[in-house]
Amino acid sequence: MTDKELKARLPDAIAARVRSLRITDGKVTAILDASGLDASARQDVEEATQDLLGQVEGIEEVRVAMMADRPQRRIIAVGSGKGGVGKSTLTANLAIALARAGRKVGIVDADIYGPSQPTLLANQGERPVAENDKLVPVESKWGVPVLSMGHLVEPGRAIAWRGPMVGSALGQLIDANWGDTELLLIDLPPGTGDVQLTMLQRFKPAGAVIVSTPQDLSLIDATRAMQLFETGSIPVIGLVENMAGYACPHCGELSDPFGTGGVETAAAAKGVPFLGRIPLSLEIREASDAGTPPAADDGVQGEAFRAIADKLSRWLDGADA
Ligand SMILES: Nc1ncnc2c1ncn2[C@@H]1O[C@H](COP(=O)(O)OP(=O)(O)OP(=O)(O)O)[C@@H](O)[C@H]1O
Repeated sequence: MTDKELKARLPDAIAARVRSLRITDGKVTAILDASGLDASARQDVEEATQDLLGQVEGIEEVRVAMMADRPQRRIIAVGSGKGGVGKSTLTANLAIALARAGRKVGIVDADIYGPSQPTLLANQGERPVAENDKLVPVESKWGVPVLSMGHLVEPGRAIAWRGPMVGSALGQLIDANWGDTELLLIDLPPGTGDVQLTMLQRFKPAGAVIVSTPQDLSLIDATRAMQLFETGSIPVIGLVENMAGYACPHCGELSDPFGTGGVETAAAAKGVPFLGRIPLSLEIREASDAGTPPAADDGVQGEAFRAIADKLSRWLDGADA
């Protein structure tokens, strides 16, 4: 039997992926292109090839290697212990700052109960299309594609879903057609529930960034979020303090409505890096609500986000944050 005849035993969909196929003394070595396949589809193709070629008369052994064209996409989770601390704002601005620094970044808005990325990225009302059973992310004008439940469900509709449905929805957002995106930032829902667990178990993020405001109660929740990641052996890249220090827009006087420095102290106590502090600012809120995230230009409001994105970049490149 020749290599060509052997290849003809495979269905077209698999044969199209064959990069090389050799038979020597009854032993077959097949190298297949795995690009565009998620982990389970990859396994299916590998097993089908093993089975089909293994059934051919005279074949004693089949070895299959699945090759991907690009390094595996990395996932970074952005989490918080409680809602309203600015996790979505941070995710959007980090993604934009990283994209402006040349990285191919996408966002998955896993905040299934309160998706806010479509508003932040000014693409609400758009619908992702599906190609070959996979969702195609929605583009944003900031060069960051995004998939959010907010693009799939009518705005403002409360979603009363059970855990497994949430898990499968999240799976569709992450296993989407992300093309050449190298880095996915996942805007997690607050807390330590089903979505977070599914995320850790199925998608194994490379690391997690945790956002907290400086108040004690928020910090207790952030510590809980940190424990969740540690339990799942996901490295905590660091903590971010948001809404620290308020500059009065009229007189410029600085005040600390929620205190300041608490998150840095908590990070030191836990032995994790402190990534930076974002001031409480009316401009940040207004820009975010208007779909023009501060990190999209070189203005002062984006500075804190850019500095945190730099640290995240260094972590991604293998140095400590
Ligand atoms: N540094 C900041 N200064 C002023 N407003 C901010 C700041 N960070 C976030 N906000 C505002 O606070 C509100 C909550 O922020 P955001 O939606 O990012 O929080 P969240 O933690 O993702 O909340 P949830 O989990 O409930 O979706 C938004 O209106 C946002 O514009």
